[in-house]
Amino acid sequence: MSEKRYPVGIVGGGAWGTALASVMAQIHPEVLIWARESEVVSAINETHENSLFLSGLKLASNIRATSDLAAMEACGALLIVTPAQHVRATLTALPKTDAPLLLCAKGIEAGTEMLMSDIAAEVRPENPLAVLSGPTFAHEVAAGKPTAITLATANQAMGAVLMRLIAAPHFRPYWSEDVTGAEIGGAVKNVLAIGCGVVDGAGLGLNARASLIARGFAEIQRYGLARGARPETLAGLSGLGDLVLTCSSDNSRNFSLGRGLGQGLSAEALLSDRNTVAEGAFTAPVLLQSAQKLGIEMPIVAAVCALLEGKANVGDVTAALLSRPLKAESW
Ligand SMILES: NC(=O)C1=CN([C@@H]2O[C@H](COP(=O)(O)OP(=O)(O)OC[C@H]3O[C@@H](n4cnc5c(N)ncnc54)[C@H](O)[C@@H]3O)[C@@H](O)[C@H]2O)C=CC1
Ligand SMILES: O=C(CO)COP(=O)(O)O
Repeated sequence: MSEKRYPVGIVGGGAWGTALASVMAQIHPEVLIWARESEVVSAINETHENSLFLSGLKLASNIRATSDLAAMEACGALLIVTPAQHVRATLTALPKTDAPLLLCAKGIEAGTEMLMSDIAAEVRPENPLAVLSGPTFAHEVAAGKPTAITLATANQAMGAVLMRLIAAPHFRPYWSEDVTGAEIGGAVKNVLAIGCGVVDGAGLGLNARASLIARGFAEIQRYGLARGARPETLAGLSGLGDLVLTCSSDNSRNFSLGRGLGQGLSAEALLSDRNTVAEGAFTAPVLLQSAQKLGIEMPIVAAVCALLEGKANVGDVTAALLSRPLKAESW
């Protein structure tokens, strides 16, 4: 891979793709975004903004957009930033390239239970792969606020090249060789953030939210270890770091979805009312299915699933969680 082949490509013109493009534009001469929506492409090219997904941000003039996926062939590196359930289709449709793929979606594929790196290894076996995940609200990254993130790739030399590629004055990557761990933290925390939003929306209090974060982290550890993740990765930026961020702020789409559920609204109504993605709603059922197959107990994830499916209300799931058999505090 050449560190100097431009443009840097961003596949996906949502909030996160746009924020990453603005970081890349600070350190590279050319950035090319592929966006699915023609209005996003013309807004980026003509008025240098993406008001559909990241309003209030003026984009640098070295960021261009295209609706032609084939144009990404020219890119020296590709950041894949479509929602998790669309990553397979996007990677399949990408032109042939030897560029490294940096996977930025947080989720588990419905049906297959595969992580994004599993999908990429299957669909694009010829490309070097890395995962980028951490506590990174798009609007803060775009505003140049200090941010640290995990860049996970099995090969340390590749990790060093990719860190140099993406590091910017306010955007600091840390290398990890634990790709699975980096992915699992980011995927599971979205489901737990829905749970914390429920606690907030239903007025259950800050004690309940802190307990949910701590016991939710135990669920991340149990599930992650069963899939081969390392505990220290799960306790790092992409796990505990992102869990704390998204479980404590209404800026999280997952948290705000949960808040609506906690106020008694249905998932169907809440999801039909937004054009942004709340990954936890898609990850929750496949995560529970995968955990059950592995024989892993994830009672908080199960409670979120029941609320999303409308099979229980907040009172039911709270009572069920509090009346579980008393046990030692452990993972
Ligand atoms: N927004 C954030 O702060 C962060 C988001 N992420 C992750 O990045 C991924 C993308 O999220 P956002 O950029 O926030 O999305 P967004 O919610 O801002 O926008 C939705 C995106 O989904 C795309 N989309 C919808 N249907 C599609 C399809 N059929 N095929 C391909 N793309 C389709 C839209 O074009 C748009 O780019 C998610 O996995 C998210 O968890 C990760 C870190 C931070
Ligand atoms: O992953 C994120 C921050 O790290 C964004 O969280 P939401 O998708 O819940 O907004």
